[in-house]
Amino acid sequence: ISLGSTRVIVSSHPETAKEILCGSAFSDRPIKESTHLLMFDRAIGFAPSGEYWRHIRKIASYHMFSPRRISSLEGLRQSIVDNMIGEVWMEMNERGFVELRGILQKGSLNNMLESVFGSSDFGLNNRGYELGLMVKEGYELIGEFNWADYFPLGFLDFYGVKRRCNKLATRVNGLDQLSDADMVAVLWEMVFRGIDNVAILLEWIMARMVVHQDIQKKVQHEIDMFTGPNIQIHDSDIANLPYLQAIVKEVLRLHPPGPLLSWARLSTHDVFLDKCFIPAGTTAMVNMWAIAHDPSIWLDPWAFRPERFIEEDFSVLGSDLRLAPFGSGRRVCPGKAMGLATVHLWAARLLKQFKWVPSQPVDLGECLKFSLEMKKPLVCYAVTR
Ligand code: HEM
Repeated sequence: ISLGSTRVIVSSHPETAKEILCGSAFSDRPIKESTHLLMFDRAIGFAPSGEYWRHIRKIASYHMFSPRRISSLEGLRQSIVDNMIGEVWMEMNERGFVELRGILQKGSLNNMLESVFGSSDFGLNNRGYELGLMVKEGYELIGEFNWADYFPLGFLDFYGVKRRCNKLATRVNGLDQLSDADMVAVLWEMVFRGIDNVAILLEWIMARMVVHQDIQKKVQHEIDMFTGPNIQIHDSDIANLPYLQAIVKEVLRLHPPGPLLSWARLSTHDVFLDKCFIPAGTTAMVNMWAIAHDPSIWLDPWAFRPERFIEEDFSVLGSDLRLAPFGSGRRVCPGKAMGLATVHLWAARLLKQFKWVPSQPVDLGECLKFSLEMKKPLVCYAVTR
């Protein structure tokens, strides 16, 4: 497809997806004018492949995403889900129903702020609130830029968006007195990328549990059998909850938060892809949503059936392109283990604590902003078990 001055190819097949994500021909990021404005060119996700990208990715892997670091943050995840459970109680008492989105977003924001800055002070005071607002604005701007990058100027208020980006970048820089711009960009990126995906995925999981009461019952039985009535669930228990893991995989299949694998690749030289000639400089995207709904790959693809992952289990961490919601290859999501640890623990605790019941028909309509969200927030009852 030609979009403005940009040539784009979109793969909807695991074979070509693998070539794009893991092959040597598509090794770079398309540099967009927008990314520079948001100072994101210094962040891991936007930095072109090269020494700088390798360096910051290595540092982040060691300090932020190592198994040791992730498990050291379990206490934080537990205390945040304790708070979320308290808030669910309160909403049920005060309003008679629960709208989970706000609770999940706040929990996820505090989780990332405290994981990244290592201080509950940051997460709970006004600066945390201010950063939350900035993240929200950043998502909006990136959403607008996704279009502005591909359409002729003038189609949108391009310069208005630019101005807002510059202002936002100044506010982010001013928030903390860190002098190192690279560090600010990377820390900001962690917060920015970590919050939304986790909250959105959890809202989809809980929506599916409200819709499929039989599946909810089955997973609660699994959790009860393994942990007993008054015993707290820990990260280490998740390995023994295969049905819970299968539910998370099935939600990642039907509602991948990054359906186009978020950020594209750029072909660095001419290449043939499935007999199709792709000139150097072409932007290549993978449509993971289409692959995950393809009837030639998945039996009954529209059905929500976690059992499929019990019958044939495989990793969703990037080795099998039938389902790679975290991407694959060099640019695979470095936060995947941390994201999954959070989602598994919080889903298990919320399901153990409450029975989730529809208060009105659940609308499973999707809306693609920066991530693939539920079009209408989930509203339901939470009944103590
Ligand atoms: C359920 C949670 C998450 C999902 C579904 C998700 C999904 C993704 C996807 C699809 C990509 C693009 C991969 C590619 O281009 O091949 C990505 C990249 C990235 N993610 Fe995640 N992510 C999640 C959680 C997180 C968390 C918690 C963090 C950080 C705290 C994070 C940080 C990043 C970064 C830094 C990149 C860019 C990597 C690079 O370009 O080298 N993600 N993520």
